Amino acid sequence: MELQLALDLVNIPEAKEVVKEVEEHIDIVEIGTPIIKIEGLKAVTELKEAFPNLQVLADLKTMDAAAYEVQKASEAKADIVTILGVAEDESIKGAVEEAKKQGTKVLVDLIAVKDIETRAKELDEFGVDYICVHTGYDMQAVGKNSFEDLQTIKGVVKNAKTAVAGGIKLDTLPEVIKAQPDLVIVGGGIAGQDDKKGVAAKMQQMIQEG
Ligand SMILES: O=C([C@H](O)CO)[C@H](O)[C@H](O)COP(=O)(O)O
Repeated sequence: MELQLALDLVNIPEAKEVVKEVEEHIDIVEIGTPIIKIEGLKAVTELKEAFPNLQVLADLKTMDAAAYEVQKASEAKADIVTILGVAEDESIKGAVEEAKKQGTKVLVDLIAVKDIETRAKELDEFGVDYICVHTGYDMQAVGKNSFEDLQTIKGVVKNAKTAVAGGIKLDTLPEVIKAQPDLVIVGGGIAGQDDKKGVAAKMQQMIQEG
């Protein structure tokens, strides 16, 4: 099980400061969708150059022109690129094919997918690398989480790694770990805390103890 830190509500210098603090306790750093929209793919390049030992995920949440966006994010030094599960099958297949060419990986975000079980099965057959259940900020605000959806995809996904994101904090991490995803994605649960290093270290320890 790996730990990914999601950085959303910061600029590039602030992102570097946060990662510097927690670097040794995380496996992947996510350059969140808002950062990429505001700062561009140079945020991915700068973070990879500053932290070459970490994998960097570009959270593009691609919906169309998938092969092109995967190509550009890979050229910007992303190790993993995200695409939306609600995108057309052709877009998902294009992303997978391009990622293979580039030597990068594709994570499919199931945000807003209604039939999680059916879509996860299909995506798994398309050869994506990760399938992620995700409760975004706007649904977290009305009290939703993805813990049940994680159990659902764990039951049907045979090849891809499974991932979970959306409002995970220290107190909810044990419930997530119980479902044994391959990747746990935490944003505000680390980046929004006063003692970021302490929380990341504790989360890493809990994940390693599995
Ligand atoms: O993908 C995300 C969200 O849609 C905003 O871009 C977040 O990175 C993801 O939800 C993880 O962050 P937290 O919910 O704060 O843990």
